[in-house]
Amino acid sequence: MKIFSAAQIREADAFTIAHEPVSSTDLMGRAAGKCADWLMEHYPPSHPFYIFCGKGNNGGDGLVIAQKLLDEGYVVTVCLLEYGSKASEDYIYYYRRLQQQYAGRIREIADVTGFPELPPSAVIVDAIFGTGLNKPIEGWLAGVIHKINDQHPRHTIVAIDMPSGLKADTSSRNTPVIQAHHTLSFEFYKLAFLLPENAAVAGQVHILPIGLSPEYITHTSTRYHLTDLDMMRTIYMPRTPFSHKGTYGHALLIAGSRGKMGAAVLSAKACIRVGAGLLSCHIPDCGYDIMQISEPCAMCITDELPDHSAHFHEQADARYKTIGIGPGLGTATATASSLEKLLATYKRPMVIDADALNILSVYPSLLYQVPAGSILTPHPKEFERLFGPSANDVERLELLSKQAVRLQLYILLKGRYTAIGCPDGAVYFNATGNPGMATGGSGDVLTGILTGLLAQDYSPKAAVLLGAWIHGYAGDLAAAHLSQEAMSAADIISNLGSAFMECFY
Ligand SMILES: NC(=O)C1=CN([C@@H]2O[C@H](COP(=O)(O)OP(=O)(O)OC[C@H]3O[C@@H](n4cnc5c(N)ncnc54)[C@H](OP(=O)(O)O)[C@@H]3O)[C@@H](O)[C@H]2O)[C@@H](O)CC1
Ligand SMILES: [K+]
Repeated sequence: MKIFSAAQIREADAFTIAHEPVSSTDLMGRAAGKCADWLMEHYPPSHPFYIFCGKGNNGGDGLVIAQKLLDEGYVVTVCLLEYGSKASEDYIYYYRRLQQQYAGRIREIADVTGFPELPPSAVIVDAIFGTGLNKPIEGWLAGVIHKINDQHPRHTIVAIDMPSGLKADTSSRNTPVIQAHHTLSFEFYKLAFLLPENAAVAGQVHILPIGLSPEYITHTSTRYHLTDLDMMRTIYMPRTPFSHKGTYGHALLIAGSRGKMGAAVLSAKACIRVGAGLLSCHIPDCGYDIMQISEPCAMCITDELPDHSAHFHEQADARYKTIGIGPGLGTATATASSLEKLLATYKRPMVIDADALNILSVYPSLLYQVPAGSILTPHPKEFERLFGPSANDVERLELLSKQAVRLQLYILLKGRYTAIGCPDGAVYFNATGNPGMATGGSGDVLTGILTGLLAQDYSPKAAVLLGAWIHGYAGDLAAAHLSQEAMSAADIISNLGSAFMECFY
């Protein structure tokens, strides 16, 4: 799914009005009508509604919702915020209609003292500002935002299109924003919903289709995308009859050190579970029995050193379709030096994670030696070590995209919505996964998955998009069976099979 900017959403709106054709008043009626239907589906008439409206089209949506709920017998109080701006035309249209029938349900608020006392089980609808927010919210309007947020624990807050105060495409850090339980957003995710810094504001996001022009959507390009199952089905490559293990590639995994062999084992298991034809693991001598017993499907090459690896560059040749390096590897100087030599000779796209990334952040010039098309998988701290700090999440995404272009790499920044920067500047957010995956070993599993997919001749872009998706999907299945608390990284691996079955069979 494409993620459009606020300006593009306005264009989509105008394009739809001109080409469907539909009047803007009717489009608002259609969009807000969907919100009213959602609200009635989720809250019976025993819930009194308080609908707060600004004076633009977001407020107009609020007026349509009020009319529909009142027509259905709901108890509704409409609170119009009188902050002096000129009302939009569609707002005026729906205001007149509401005024004619339900004048007694309308209140004007021009000061925070006008904020109503809310009865138990009230539902607050936030229709103050949407994508038209054009300056910081100040004065008594900020006071109203804070008052609504004060109700958060007692009353449900549902934001229309966007939580008021949230900017669609830029950072809203340290500004007043509604903290909604639910956000009913039209047609698309907004970039703001996917940023960790906004975790507290949008609540559960529900995308309501409102029939914006498919032609506009298809032909308009964007930097940001959210992955979905349809996209994955175009990427997935079923195995073919008459194939053999050679068809699916020989991967080399370089991982593990004394006390961290678990990371290597998790990566190896995941690599095999996504279908790599053959896997060899370069591990320190202390890990030999551990790996052989834990994963009989993997072959082992032991380093000359007992506790960490420093001679893997001697192994890494063209026999291997790809290499995954980093989980539990350690950052010893001899390991770093072996990585440097490996990067000087191995030229196929590879997967670089964990301690291998930490080595790159100590020797940043090595970043330029990483083969084009390789996949880096930093978590936010590793990302910062590699590329420096950012003032906010939007700046960090811009940095992600810029570095992916500069280095011609795929950079997968881990998070609730893992963001994948691509060499062409595009950024894909992964839609699967859950907080149960915030546990040691999850990243090692991802490295194994990505390595296994590259081994099978998925292009780096296909591997990184599908790998992030299937990793999160398996994590979601694990959480559904076991709870987010009880699941471990090993459970992600156990659910990879079901994930493939559900998504592609
Ligand atoms: N996508 C679609 O296709 C559809 C979209 N629709 C809806 O339209 C919404 C966008 O509507 P919009 O463009 O009228 O902007 P909106 O968010 O109502 O804000 C404008 C108002 O806010 C004011 N204002 C702004 N910032 C302020 C501040 N900090 N402090 C104080 N005032 C501030 C501004 O005042 P002004 O700057 O004019 O003085 C003006 O009064 C969109 O989110 C969705 O809900 C649907 O109806 C139909 C289909
Ligand atoms: K809103």
